Amino acid sequence: MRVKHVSKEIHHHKILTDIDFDIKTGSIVGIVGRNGAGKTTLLRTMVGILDPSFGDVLIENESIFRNPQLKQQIIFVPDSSEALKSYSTKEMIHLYKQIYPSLDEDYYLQLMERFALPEIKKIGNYSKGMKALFFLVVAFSTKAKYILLDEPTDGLDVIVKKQVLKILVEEVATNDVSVIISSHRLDELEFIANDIIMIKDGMVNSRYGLDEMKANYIKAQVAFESDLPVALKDQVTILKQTGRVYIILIDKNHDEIIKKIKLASPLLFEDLPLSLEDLFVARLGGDDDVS
Ligand SMILES: Nc1ncnc2c1ncn2[C@@H]1O[C@H](COP(=O)(O)OP(=O)(O)OP(=O)(O)O)[C@@H](O)[C@H]1O
Repeated sequence: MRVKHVSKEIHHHKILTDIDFDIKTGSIVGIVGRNGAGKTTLLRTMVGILDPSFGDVLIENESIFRNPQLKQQIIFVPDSSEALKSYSTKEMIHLYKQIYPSLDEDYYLQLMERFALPEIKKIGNYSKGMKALFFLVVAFSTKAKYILLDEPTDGLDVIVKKQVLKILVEEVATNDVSVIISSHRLDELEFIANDIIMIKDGMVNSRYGLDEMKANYIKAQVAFESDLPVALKDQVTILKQTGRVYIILIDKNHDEIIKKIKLASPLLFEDLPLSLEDLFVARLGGDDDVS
């Protein structure tokens, strides 16, 4: 799938600007960004619910807007599906079968049994966790190639969360689907995603393979007799300061900066494990505003 130079304006307000990336089959891609960055709008555009003001979304080089049958290859699971709560599970499957003719009912029943989900007359009577699992079951049963999920684990207990993450990883490994997840749960994404796309103010701020990210950034704890040398302050990102101890992120000129630190005779200088959250704060933090 290719998101090709997509911009979206709503009521003359620019929400997305020139978003451009591709999604490889068989991968899990995390879309992250601060509240209001444009993640949901991007997912809704990628699935064809919203038309882009400029740009296109392509599957195998064909526009999903000019060839609407391509939308059968994409399914979007929003963070709450309140509109469908008065349907029974059977009605839902019937409805989805109209939209996704490849929906595999045997696979659906298999997944329902696996997650101990009973058929029910009103989906609204499922608990929040059951609803989340049910919509994932439906999504995977459609056999769509691209599964777009908005905050799939929001509000779920730890056990259900683990079930959700497990099914995502298994589906990608066995059925060659791609899963695109918008989430604030950076710890979970770090655990399952291959790639992370960071969105800031409606634009792609950065994109990383998680392995590449870990190789390109160094997180360290340093302390000096007095303050952090001025020459270093401008060249590193300070993640945290407690008294004289700084937790810093070094993203470029690693060797040169490490040399400078050592020359300044630090009281303490040690590597720390880097998390996606550190990178999020370094790349997307800064001001306190939410758009
Ligand atoms: N229909 C709409 N009309 C006007 N503005 C909108 C509309 N939909 C979204 N926006 C605005 O677009 C911006 C991005 O919203 P969006 O919901 O895509 O962000 P998000 O990154 O998903 O946020 P969150 O993490 O809080 O869910 C926000 O400023 C929002 O107010």
